[in-house]
Amino acid sequence: MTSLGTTPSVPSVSAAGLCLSYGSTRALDDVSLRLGHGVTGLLGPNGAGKTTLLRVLATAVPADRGAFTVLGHDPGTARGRHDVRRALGYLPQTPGFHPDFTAFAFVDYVAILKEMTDRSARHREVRRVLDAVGLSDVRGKRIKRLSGGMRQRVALAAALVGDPGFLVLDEPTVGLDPEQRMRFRELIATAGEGRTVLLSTHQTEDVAMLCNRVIVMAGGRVRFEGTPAELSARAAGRVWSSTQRHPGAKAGWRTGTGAFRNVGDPPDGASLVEPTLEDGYLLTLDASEVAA
Ligand SMILES: Nc1ncnc2c1ncn2[C@@H]1O[C@H](COP(=O)(O)OP(=O)(O)OP(=O)(O)O)[C@@H](O)[C@H]1O
Repeated sequence: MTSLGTTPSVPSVSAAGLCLSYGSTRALDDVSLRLGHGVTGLLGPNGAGKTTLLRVLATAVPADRGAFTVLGHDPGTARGRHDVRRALGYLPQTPGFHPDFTAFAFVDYVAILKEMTDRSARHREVRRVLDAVGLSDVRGKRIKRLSGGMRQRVALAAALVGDPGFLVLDEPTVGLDPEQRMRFRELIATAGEGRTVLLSTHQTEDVAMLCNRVIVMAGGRVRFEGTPAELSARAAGRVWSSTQRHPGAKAGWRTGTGAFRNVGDPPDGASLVEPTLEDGYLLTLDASEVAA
């Protein structure tokens, strides 16, 4: 049994010492992690290495060094790579839709790539996943006629086809309006029941609302791995309110009330306030990364 919230004792996905460089840029610098059932949020500033990590775990690019397993399969061998791909659903940052495809035809095409050869069973599965993301009514519509939120749901349906045990979602809520984002969060939460989901996002609200674990990356390295509550707790006693931005604060901004919220090492007598997950996240970063 896999426990939610604590380090998974029997991880579905386990990686050790992953490294990948693009020229002199170390996109992944000795990344190790363990993922269990439920939704793990992957947070980090631009260029942290999130997309690179997801692409490696999705076997889209090989790491220079290190190893990982997905649901017991080792992608270091041709057979293992094949098995990982069959066990995987991947929603990339920019899904490669053909805009003239209908939603049904696109998901069916992905199902064919996943080697579902029995046509009627495959079509049943395509209808199932389109229904699961609430797109049954528009399955015959061309993708170019769908809204951004609906397109993202088509991409999620394609990732869900074949009921994969490991779902990799690269910034799936980017560009969605608040209502669509909320709907998408519900879908991801449902998808996380009984499977392993790794979700890259810039939205700390995504993590606070739907993740049972969180990993923070920066500069190609893992800076934090734990529960959202543990990340928030890092900021306990390190967030305070003042009438001016405190010069020594790592981050500080004027809030809607006109007061400044400061995150860092508070001065004596500071007026401490309740920390959030975002405060804890900011404290895992260097000052230059916070400003980025
Ligand atoms: N194909 C590539 N060629 C050269 N450099 C790359 C390539 N892909 C990524 N990089 C570099 O590797 C580093 C990590 O990039 P990556 O896209 O993984 O970060 P990220 O955390 O996903 O960023 P973002 O949040 O902006 O998407 C960055 O410095 C980036 O410029």
